[in-house]
Amino acid sequence: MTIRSAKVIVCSPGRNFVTLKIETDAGIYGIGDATLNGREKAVVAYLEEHVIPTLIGRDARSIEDIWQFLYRGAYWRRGPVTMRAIAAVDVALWDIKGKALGTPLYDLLGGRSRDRIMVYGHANGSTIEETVAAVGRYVDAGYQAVRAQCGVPGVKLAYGVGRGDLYYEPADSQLPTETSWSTARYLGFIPKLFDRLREVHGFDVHLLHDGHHRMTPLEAAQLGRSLEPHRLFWLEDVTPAENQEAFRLIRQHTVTPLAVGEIFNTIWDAKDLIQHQLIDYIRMTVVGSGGITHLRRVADFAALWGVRTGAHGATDLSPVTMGAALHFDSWVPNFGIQEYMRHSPETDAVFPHAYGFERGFMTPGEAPGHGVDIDEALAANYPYRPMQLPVARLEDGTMWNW
Ligand SMILES: O=C(O)C(=O)C[C@H](O)[C@H](O)CO
Ligand SMILES: [Mg+2]
Repeated sequence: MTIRSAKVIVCSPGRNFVTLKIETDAGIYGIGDATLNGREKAVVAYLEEHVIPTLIGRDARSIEDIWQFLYRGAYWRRGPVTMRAIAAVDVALWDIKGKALGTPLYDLLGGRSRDRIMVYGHANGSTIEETVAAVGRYVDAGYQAVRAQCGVPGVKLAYGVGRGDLYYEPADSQLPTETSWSTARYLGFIPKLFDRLREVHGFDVHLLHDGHHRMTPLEAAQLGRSLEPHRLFWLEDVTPAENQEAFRLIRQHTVTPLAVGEIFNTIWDAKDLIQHQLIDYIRMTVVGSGGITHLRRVADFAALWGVRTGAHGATDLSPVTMGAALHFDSWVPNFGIQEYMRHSPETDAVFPHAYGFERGFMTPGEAPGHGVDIDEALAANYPYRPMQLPVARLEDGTMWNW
């Protein structure tokens, strides 16, 4: 089965998505997600200029060889642009293989390890009481796990606080929105949020929180320790992880479970964190990490060290990634949880999908491949809109991590 053509489809049904469609001479096509929030066109160029011309004429069944060809063959390895382009090809080829064999992707990976996939939703508010109410709405909808973010008094535009209830989207402007940050104010405030959340909602719901790379390792250790009585499911991205060794200090001071990895691209970003058991959950995703072919290696390595998966699932990961992730989650033995930020109705219409949600759990569906398609005619109604992620500065103007 030979790859006959491939094309990139860029559309913006509420937000931007980059989708790769690979067609074969057998009349079967597959699609993969290549979206990189705020840097979409870099991946488009990478695919169109450097990847697609090399795919034509290859055997679409040779997923592993094509992966190795794109990874090793580029000479320049790793990075978000390269690995998203590889992921798009990889996921499209798994989709083709599933369709050709008439079987869902999870079956190709080794079959289902669970009946349904626990997901967590995003609750946020500009005050503690708003966040408490937002968590309550998720609990009422059947969620067993909820991420709670809150506006911090004195901090302009705190991370994670959306303008609507359901569709949080941080890439909100053609040029980056400037936000301000004070870790001191945040550290003094967040324990009060979780005091109140546990007071109102008790301990039957799993609570999660995202620090979004803002703290130093010592500050992260302090936060983790102060939240121990609240028994969080996880505390995420407490400090930047370029230096994996930084997590050792945090780990030595707190037993609050730690999650990291939504911006990682290969196993090399996570190797030390995993093998020294410095984290509990690895947040790497299908789209960010070279597709199914690489992510399953990461998951198998993590399993050796008791680290579980907790894949990134924000709205900038298209329904194509969501579909592929749910098949992966169905199979992966060391599954932890899946993030689920629902897409807008416009996005759902452009990407018809077999996956479903019911009261806090998802299933990938039984369609062959990953079960997600793209309606190209509809997509054409939503042209690309340049958007960038915000930046953050400390109160004295110093650039910080958003
Ligand atoms: O979903 C999360 O945990 C995030 O941190 C979301 C990110 O801010 C988002 O994916 C950036 O594009
Ligand atoms: Mg995050």
